[in-house]
Amino acid sequence: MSMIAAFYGGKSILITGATGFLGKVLIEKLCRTSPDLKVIYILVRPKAGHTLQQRVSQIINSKLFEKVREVCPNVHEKIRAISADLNQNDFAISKEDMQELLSCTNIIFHCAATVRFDDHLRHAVQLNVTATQQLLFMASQMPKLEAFIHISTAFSNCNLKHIDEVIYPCSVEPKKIIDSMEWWDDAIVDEIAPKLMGDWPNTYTYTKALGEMVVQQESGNLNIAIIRPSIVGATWQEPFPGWVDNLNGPNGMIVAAGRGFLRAIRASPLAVADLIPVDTVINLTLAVGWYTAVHRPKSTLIYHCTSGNLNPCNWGKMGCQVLSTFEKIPFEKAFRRPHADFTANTITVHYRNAVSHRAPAMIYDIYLWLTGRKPRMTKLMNRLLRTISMLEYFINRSWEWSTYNTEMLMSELSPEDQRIFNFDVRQLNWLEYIENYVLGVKKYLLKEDMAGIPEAKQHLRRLQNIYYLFNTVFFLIAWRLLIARSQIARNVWFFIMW
Ligand SMILES: CCCCCCCCCCCCCCCCCCCCCCCCCCCC(=O)SCCNC(=O)CCNC(=O)[C@H](O)C(C)(C)COP(=O)(O)OP(=O)(O)OC[C@H]1O[C@@H](n2cnc3c(N)ncnc32)[C@H](O)[C@@H]1OP(=O)(O)O
Ligand SMILES: NC(=O)C1=CN([C@@H]2O[C@H](COP(=O)(O)OP(=O)(O)OC[C@H]3O[C@@H](n4cnc5c(N)ncnc54)[C@H](OP(=O)(O)O)[C@@H]3O)[C@@H](O)[C@H]2O)C=CC1
Repeated sequence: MSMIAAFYGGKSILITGATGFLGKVLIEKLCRTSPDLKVIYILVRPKAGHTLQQRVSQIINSKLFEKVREVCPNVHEKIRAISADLNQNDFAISKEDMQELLSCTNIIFHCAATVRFDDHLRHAVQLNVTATQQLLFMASQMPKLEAFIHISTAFSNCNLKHIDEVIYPCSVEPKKIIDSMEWWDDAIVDEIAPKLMGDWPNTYTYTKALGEMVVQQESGNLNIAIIRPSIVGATWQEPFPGWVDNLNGPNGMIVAAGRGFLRAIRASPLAVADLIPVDTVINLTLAVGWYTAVHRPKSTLIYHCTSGNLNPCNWGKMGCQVLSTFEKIPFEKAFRRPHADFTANTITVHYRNAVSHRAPAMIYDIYLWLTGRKPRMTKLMNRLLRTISMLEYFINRSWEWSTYNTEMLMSELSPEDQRIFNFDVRQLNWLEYIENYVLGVKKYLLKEDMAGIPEAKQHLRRLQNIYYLFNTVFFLIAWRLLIARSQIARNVWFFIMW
């Protein structure tokens, strides 16, 4: 019998960020392994014309929840959506809902955050710091609360090279920043942001670091743990391999490379690609929830959920495997045949951006314009290059994260729990994982049918022929112009003909 699964039975669990990438996998696993849990409260805001209930139904009826619908047919009744906006005071939760949450909640998983790298500092502070502070305040009023699990990121201290499972202080106290945000106008925030952020590369990582400090300072008597995942990727095993549903991190790059837009990226092939499958993160999260509630460690424990020190893979190996998977499983509607490489220095990057990215986009836009359609490729390419520039920081460096607490927890689990809540990343076969990842991007993110693979391969052959034709015509024109202007070229030409 799994101790962890049994622990969540009969519990009332509060989840923030439940509609996000990690949140959905967390609810899925909870409902599948502990179908007898009492209720999962999820804090959701209405969005894009969808009511709360529509958003929940969308999740429950999705492919990800296929197994849950079998194991727990009354899953609709287990999930109780509570209207909330984490940017508002008291999260804009109604009095009755708040009362229920305060009196019933046993466990909190705080996943909500803004993960945009370029978010305005004010907004990133609001969601990643102030909302965390407010949730902790709510937690302090919950008599039945057993554990508060905060999801942070392994990159909250990316200004350091070696990172231990401790909280590192930021130079300015989060409380001071929260207070200042109330009276600083946007112009002041913009001016002061680079100074506050120092050597943090973006507002996301900086505010996640502040969020951790808030957790430490406001923990009071609460039973808290922090989980720091690195770059979270598609599912490895559960509920099925390769599930992914957003364009964040590597996903967007895989799409861009597979469709032939991405031709070159500035990355160090030997730098560690610290990817971690989302199901591994969720297994660790549930194990930490159990351990924190049952063993009640004296201090707040931090768990690194990373792969680099136990089973490293580098960007070179990952890139090669991604490209070789495209041979077997091509994406539909490719712009060019997938082929990309890593560049190292700034001059090459500028050259490749001009020749391999911008020029083909412009040529294609001219073709669209000439055929009476709206040019769109240059805009898309500019967006891609902007995204790449934001990711570059993370693919040109390596970090070392110690994983003592994570390994300690693994040794505390029964063999049954080690199997059901497996977070031992040493068992991960990277080549197999990446192949499933690319397949998952095709199936679940791009929603492409496997039956379309022969047509996609034929399209790539056509693109190859267009490429050869284009190069031949280009070469002939260039050579003709050269012969017309240069005596040496003429001599070479006559020599060849002779
Ligand atoms: C040895 C030699 C070997 C040779 C081999 C060569 C191999 C070559 C490469 C092959 C393939 C590559 C495979 C692997 C390499 C990949 C590298 C990946 C690096 C990953 C690093 C991640 C670091 C993460 C560190 C921290 C982790 C975390 O804690 S949190 C999660 C990370 N967060 C994010 O990823 C969010 C990042 N995103 C943003 O900040 C913003 O979206 C943005 C700033 C990038 C863009 O903002 P903008 O306002 O312009 O756009 P937005 O409003 O967001 O979207 C507008 C529309 O654009 C679409 N969109 C968004 N992102 C992408 C994208 N990446 N690709 C395509 N389209 C995208 C979006 O859907 C919107 O569309 P519409 O709704 O239709 O308008
Ligand atoms: N993905 C990754 O690679 C990594 C993620 N993490 C951490 O994991 C956690 C989850 O990330 P991930 O699932 O990828 O993020 P997503 O962007 O997929 O999800 C974010 C969640 O937060 C919710 N949210 C945002 N703003 C509000 C608001 N004002 N009120 C209520 N809810 C809100 C979103 O709701 P809505 O659907 O309404 O927008 C969504 O459910 C974060 O804390 C992140 O820092 C850490 C390391 C890596």
